[in-house]
Amino acid sequence: MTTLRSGTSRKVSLLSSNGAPLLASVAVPMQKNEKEQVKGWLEAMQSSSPPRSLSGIDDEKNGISIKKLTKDQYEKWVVKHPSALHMFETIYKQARGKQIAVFLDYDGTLSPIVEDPDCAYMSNEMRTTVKEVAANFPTAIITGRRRDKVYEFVHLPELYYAGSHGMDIMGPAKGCNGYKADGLQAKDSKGNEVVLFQPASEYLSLMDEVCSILKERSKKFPGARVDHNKYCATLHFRCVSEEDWLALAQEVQTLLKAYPELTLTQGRKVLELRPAIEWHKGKALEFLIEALGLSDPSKVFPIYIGDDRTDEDAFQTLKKLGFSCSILVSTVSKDTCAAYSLQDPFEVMEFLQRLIRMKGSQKIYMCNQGSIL
Ligand SMILES: O=P(O)(O)OC[C@H]1O[C@H](O[C@H]2O[C@H](CO)[C@@H](O)[C@H](O)[C@H]2O)[C@H](O)[C@@H](O)[C@@H]1O
Repeated sequence: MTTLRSGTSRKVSLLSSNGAPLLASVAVPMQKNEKEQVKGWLEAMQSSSPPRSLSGIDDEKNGISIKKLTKDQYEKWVVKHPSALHMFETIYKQARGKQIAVFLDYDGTLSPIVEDPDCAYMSNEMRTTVKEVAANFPTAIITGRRRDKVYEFVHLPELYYAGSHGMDIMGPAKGCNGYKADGLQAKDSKGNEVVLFQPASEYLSLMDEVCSILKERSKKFPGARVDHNKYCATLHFRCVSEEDWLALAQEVQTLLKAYPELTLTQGRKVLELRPAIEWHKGKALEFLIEALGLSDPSKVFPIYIGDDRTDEDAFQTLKKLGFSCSILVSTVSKDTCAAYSLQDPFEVMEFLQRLIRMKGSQKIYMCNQGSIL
């Protein structure tokens, strides 16, 4: 049996003779700075799904400060990130003459946030809308969920899918020269050549291991749940009593120390462990833009819609590209790189339907002008 030492040379976890971490963790009292780190994670996680209140007075539970937001704050924020519905004409004008491509997050964007992640269904109306979007524009889903799980919900073979925060992409083979060498060739359900791009594939067995340890260690916390999102272990806090949050997050901290090849990210009431590689939703977006043959800024107008912290990487990518439209789905003010906002999946659906109608009216105009479409 070996002992793993952290950067501060403190014993944190036991390893077996073959170097694999054992399920039992050593109970060590949390040092002050370690506690502060965990509190920081929880505060960041909390700020992804902040509660609304009339007073806006911040709360403190178990030493974790909870930022409360008011309608007033939202109204000031929305001036800086105006509604994409109110700005629709402007957005459409920017896109005029360019190929629009649509990139969508899943949870909180196409489906409402619910307590049970297995019940985060999208409505049939939303599915029909997304299907029509895909009939008019190249369309992809970029999600933290595992790719097969999100496909179960969306069930539209005409889309491209990037699961595990972009670490598991099934995309078109055409035009992705920069990445092709790493990709596996495959065929989609329509027989088209596609590329499977999994930049963290060597982490697969490690992620299996980490997910089972996390599942085991979180068992003692009622309401805790772990999603094995293939290249990401997602620990849910939504149904866990706030009294237990600190201790549950400490389990993540212990695990993170034992697996320095992983990194931590926060989302809506989730902490996630994923391979510490330079890859995220923003990189997946770049990959898809190139793979779809859409990298000429004078010809293309990408639109990305998402609701969570992990979508900020994609918003930043679009900001760098310049020619684009980024939309955060939120009913509260949040720090964001997105230019526009929408309040909820209903507004997302309305925005997408307007895109389809606009494209339809353009087609009629072009036909009347005798242009070949
Ligand atoms: O990138 P996304 O498509 O937004 O996926 C991120 C996570 O989504 C799911 O969790 C979130 O939605 C749940 C259902 O509404 C909600 O209960 C949870 O609090 C949210 O964080 C999914 O379960 C996670 O595995 C994804 O990482």
